[in-house]
Amino acid sequence: MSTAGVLVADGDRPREGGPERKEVEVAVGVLIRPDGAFLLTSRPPGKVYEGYWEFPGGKVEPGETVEQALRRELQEEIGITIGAVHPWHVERVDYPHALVRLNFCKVHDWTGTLHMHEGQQYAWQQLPVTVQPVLPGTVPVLAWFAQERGFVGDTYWV
Ligand SMILES: Nc1nc2c([nH]c(=O)n2[C@H]2C[C@H](O)[C@@H](COP(=O)(O)OP(=O)(O)OP(=O)(O)O)O2)c(=O)[nH]1
Repeated sequence: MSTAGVLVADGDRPREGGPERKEVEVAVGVLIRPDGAFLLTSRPPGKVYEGYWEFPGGKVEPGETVEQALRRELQEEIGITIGAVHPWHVERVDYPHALVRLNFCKVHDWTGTLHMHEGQQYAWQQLPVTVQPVLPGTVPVLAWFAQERGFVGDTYWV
């Protein structure tokens, strides 16, 4: 469901933080291999929506740009040093736990070997993806890929 530019996730559950809650800025990295596969990771144990699949990233700290936050998060979470960052789409999501502003950035170049430092799982995927469930705020990315790639399947996952 999408309302006035905000995707409402789990709308039947109460919202935390009241009507004045602040938007949380998030930097998200869409790593893409030369063969077009993209990297999904599972949310680590102990976090909200544990086990749901998403793109790696995290909250922007005070004083950081989205790009700086993305470099830091990808180093911390999955152990790689990223090259050029290409802003792609911005999406706002109203979750029960927070209102977030997701800055999805494409990344084609990185160095280092993937190491999941927070107990996540990872999977290189193409459409349709074979991992589930996908985080509500992440599902639109699959639609953007589908549009970009001319994917015509019935569903984005199997
Ligand atoms: N990383 C990431 N976060 C996403 C995606 N889609 C989506 O809705 N989100 C939401 C989930 C969370 O509410 C928020 C990211 O916050 P987080 O809690 O994972 O960030 P963090 O790693 O900085 O967490 P912490 O240090 O506070 O534990 O963005 C996505 O594809 N990737």
